[in-house]
Amino acid sequence: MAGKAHRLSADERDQLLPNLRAVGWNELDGRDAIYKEFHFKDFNRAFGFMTRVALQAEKLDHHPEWFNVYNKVHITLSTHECGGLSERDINLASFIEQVANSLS
Ligand SMILES: C[C@H](O)[C@H](O)[C@H]1CNC2=NC(N)=NC(=O)C2=N1
Repeated sequence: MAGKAHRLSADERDQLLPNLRAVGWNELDGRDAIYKEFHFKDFNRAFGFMTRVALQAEKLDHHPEWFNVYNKVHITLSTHECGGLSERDINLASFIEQVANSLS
């Protein structure tokens, strides 16, 4: 489920962000987005992670901004359509956590 693309309200953020903060996602300074750095055993696992996330991003039509070098993947999530965090980012972050946990 992609979720709505409206910018999250303060109440929605109070509800939805704590669980993601608890697993290492942080809100960026100066931009309404969340960010996390992932480290895998090797490039193969990192790229496999990216592949699985990419397929889901296509399915949701909601894509991460990311950087990869060897076993590291840095991900920023924000919704371009509303210029900030939406439910779609929360949903994609949750999926990303599932994939990362299955590879650890
Ligand atoms: C045209 C296409 O549906 C839109 O550009 C989608 C694609 N992926 C997207 N990804 C993200 N992160 N935000 C968007 O607003 C977005 N919009």
